[in-house]
Amino acid sequence: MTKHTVAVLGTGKMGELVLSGLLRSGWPADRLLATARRPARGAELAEKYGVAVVGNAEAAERAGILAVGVKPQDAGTLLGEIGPRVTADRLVVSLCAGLPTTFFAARLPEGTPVVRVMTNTPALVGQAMSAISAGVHATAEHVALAEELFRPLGSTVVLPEYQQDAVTALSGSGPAYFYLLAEAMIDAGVLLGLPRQVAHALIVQTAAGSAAMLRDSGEHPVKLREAVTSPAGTTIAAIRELENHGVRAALLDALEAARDRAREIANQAI
Ligand SMILES: NC(=O)C1=CN([C@@H]2O[C@H](COP(=O)(O)OP(=O)(O)OC[C@H]3O[C@@H](n4cnc5c(N)ncnc54)[C@H](OP(=O)(O)O)[C@@H]3O)[C@@H](O)[C@H]2O)C=CC1
Ligand SMILES: O=C(O)[C@@H]1CCC=N1
Repeated sequence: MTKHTVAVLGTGKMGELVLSGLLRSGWPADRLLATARRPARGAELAEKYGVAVVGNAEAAERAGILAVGVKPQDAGTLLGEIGPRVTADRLVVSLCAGLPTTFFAARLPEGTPVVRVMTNTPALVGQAMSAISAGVHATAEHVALAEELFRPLGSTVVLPEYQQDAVTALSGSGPAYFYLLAEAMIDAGVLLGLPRQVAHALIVQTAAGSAAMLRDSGEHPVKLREAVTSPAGTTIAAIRELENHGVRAALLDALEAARDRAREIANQAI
């Protein structure tokens, strides 16, 4: 395990997931720092996790690894605050959607390495998908450090940075699409007369079982779907409706829109 201190700058939903994931994996609390914009949030984090909550400038001076967990729209302000305190021997890890590592490099001392990571909320249950990219000035060693930080949160993959907007559309935002699907299927159960809690239990276990099969069987999703789809049966009747309503095309459009929004965020960032 690296001997660095990790500071999470902007400890909201994702920052807290990184903090709690590291603590769960045995990372010592005295090598973690957190920063918060609101004092009440800082007090909550200190109480819940026993980590020191400090100002951004102090965190930038004390920690070897700086994980930026603010919204992309707040990153410029944060970097303005920490830029003068950072030295090029730090590693900056961006969790931000859209922002390229050049955005960070332009606001940090020359030579500061930046790694870009797109993780997702299933980190809460140790099931995140974290995609890691070497950015400006980052070496293989920096990428390995980032992998060490994100492995306790779930799976990791190393990809080139130009793929990160697509990754954001697929796995960064992905949990929301599955939750939307689950929500709609539960409502369908209610429409068909099932009590809501029964519909909920049926859909949650069906989702979990299907995900486990997808991951563990190694089979292509088409093959798994065909095994459910009996000739002249119930499943094909439902699938005809899904195709009639353009669900497949809607997903292609939706993920393209998410990718485009990531690009727009980068263009609008100041
Ligand atoms: N939510 C998700 O599923 C995912 C999000 N991301 C990315 O992660 C990042 C964080 O997102 P998320 O956790 O959802 O957002 P949150 O709003 O929950 O967290 C951001 C936190 O940063 C704090 N903050 C803002 N400015 C500062 C500052 N100058 N100093 C200290 N703290 C500050 C905010 O404080 P305050 O409470 O006052 O607003 C807030 O607590 C984003 O860049 C997003 O693109 C990536 C993958 C998935
Ligand atoms: O919606 C967003 O912008 C963030 C990034 C990926 C998931 N949530």
